[in-house]
Amino acid sequence: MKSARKFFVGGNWKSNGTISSVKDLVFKVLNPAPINFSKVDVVVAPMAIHIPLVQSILRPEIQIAAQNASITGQGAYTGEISPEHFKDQAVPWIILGHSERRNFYGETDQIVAGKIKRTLGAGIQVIACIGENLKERESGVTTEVITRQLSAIKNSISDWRNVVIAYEPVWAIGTGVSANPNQAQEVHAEIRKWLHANAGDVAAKTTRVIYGGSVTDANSNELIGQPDIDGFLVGGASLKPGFISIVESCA
Ligand SMILES: O=C(COP(=O)(O)O)NO
Repeated sequence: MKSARKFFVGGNWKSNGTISSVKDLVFKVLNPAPINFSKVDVVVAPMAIHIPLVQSILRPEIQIAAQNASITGQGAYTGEISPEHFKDQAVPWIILGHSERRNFYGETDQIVAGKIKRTLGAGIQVIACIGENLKERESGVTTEVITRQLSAIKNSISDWRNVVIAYEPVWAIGTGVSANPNQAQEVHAEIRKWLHANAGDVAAKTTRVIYGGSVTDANSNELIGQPDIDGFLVGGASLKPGFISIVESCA
């Protein structure tokens, strides 16, 4: 039952922003926004380099996520930032398994599972991304892909209350072509069915399943009206004032 789940909206800023633009987004868009936080959890994901700055100026009701973390702990891993380091920096969420990391940086299901295990073990909550590409959608194997990706991470998760699943069809990310409400609802219902069969009744009722892929203030109202869509993981539109309208469509 959808009412058992609080809405959740994430803003994935990706590799975007400068000190000046980050300050503008926080001071002019996020901090003044009239958000009903009793209805919706809001999390923004700056670039790692900007997290301390955002922590120092962002209103406390909005939480912060990192966009990735290493599968290794601290040590001789040049350039890596471990979940333990984000924990030390008081970062409460990390986005893992994003398709851009899977496609551009070779993150396999197994690597994503290892990162989720380490991140949850460090006491940080996870936004776990899954989604099929255009070829898989057109071949009619979306369910098989989603099931494979969920099965790969299942053993990394002991407490599903610390996980939000983001269904992000790769063919909708950054294209301006969102999945339509029926397409999105169909996959969200499959994910909820998988949760019920594999993660238990509590997870099936409480784990949020959010949609990502060209969400804007023009389509968020129709999407959020679907019974198994619990919110959004917003990319490009999270860098603009319209992000607040997307959040308000959930509250
Ligand atoms: O990748 C996305 C979605 O990006 P867009 O909203 O720009 O399609 N979220 O993590």
